[in-house]
Amino acid sequence: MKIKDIKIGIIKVPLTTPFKTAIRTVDSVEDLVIIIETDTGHLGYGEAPPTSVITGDTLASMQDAINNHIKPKILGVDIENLNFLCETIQSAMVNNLSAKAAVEIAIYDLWAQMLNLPLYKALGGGESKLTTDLTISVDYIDKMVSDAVIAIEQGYETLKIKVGKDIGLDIERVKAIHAAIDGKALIRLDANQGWTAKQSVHAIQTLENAGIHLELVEQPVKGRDIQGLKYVYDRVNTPIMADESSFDPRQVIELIQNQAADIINIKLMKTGGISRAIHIADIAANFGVECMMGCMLESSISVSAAAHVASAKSTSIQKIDLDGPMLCQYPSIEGGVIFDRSDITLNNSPGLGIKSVKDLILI
Ligand SMILES: C[C@H](N)C(=O)N[C@@H](CCC(=O)O)C(=O)O
Ligand SMILES: [Mg+2]
Repeated sequence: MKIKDIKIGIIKVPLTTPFKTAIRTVDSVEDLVIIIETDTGHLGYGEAPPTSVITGDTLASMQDAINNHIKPKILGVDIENLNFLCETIQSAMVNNLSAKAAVEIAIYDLWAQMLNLPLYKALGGGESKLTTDLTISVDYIDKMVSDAVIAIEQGYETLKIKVGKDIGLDIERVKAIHAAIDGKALIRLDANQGWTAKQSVHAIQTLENAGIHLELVEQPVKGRDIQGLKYVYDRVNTPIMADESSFDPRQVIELIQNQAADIINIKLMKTGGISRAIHIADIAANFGVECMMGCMLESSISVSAAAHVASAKSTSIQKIDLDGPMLCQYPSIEGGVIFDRSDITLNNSPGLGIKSVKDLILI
């Protein structure tokens, strides 16, 4: 099964409600989709969002990275050489992690098809059902409360509340949501780097002293501020999760050795795809550190791949934030993983099981 061609396209899917974090607001998913064709007629699918404020990747940079730097190095290579392919993709150029992720996802899709196994089984096997949280965008307090209440009515048992805009308002936001949901869901916060270390300690201690149980607080300070992350970690009881501070396995080892985070958020778009995500999950398992499998604002192809990895690496990946497809108005694919509110079901089709991509515009 040799790589014959790589086609690139774009999908655009409107969101059910605008997605608002401390660093950006968007109202649709617009992702790069790649289709790798083999000489045997198999198709492997990959996807990556242009999350430029976090990874630096844009649609144009991903297209250029794949067409001019990655594709020439992997054309003609047999899919059975999975390790060689991943190393070639990772070393094709520095950075460009989302472009690398899109290609790796398609390669793993084909590799599992070659083995005639669903990806999670090819990776060693795991549970076919996962449960995701739902993200509540940062907004006016009334809107956030109403979004949280609706989410609970829809069966979500964990809410990821976006904060990081204004420390005083953020504390009020969390208090109002906590009161409204009345213990019916776990609350995790994500400040998306919006607080300083001192503000983070103040906010988290204030909420702790008010008797509000937070499952975790994700990336309170700037991604590069590891000292700040440790400052927070040392002063609060609530578990601290690294997101924008943890892209690659080396950073994860440093975070663990410096005791700067309790939990690591793994995202395929930060690791450059599946191979490094597996490295991180295995490192964390060896240190006894818990991970979350997360996603950017992205749709069903790449989030399906993340779900397969999460299932197979459940020793360390015990938390799931794979709500991207549920934030979209409709699924971007036919076949594959089923996203039904908080329920994620992996099916038994070979690879990712994707039959087709809706409204794909080839570029
Ligand atoms: C969508 C997911 N729940 C999420 O919040 N992901 C990111 C933000 C991604 C983005 O801006 O696209 C996160 O910070 O965890
Ligand atoms: Mg985050």
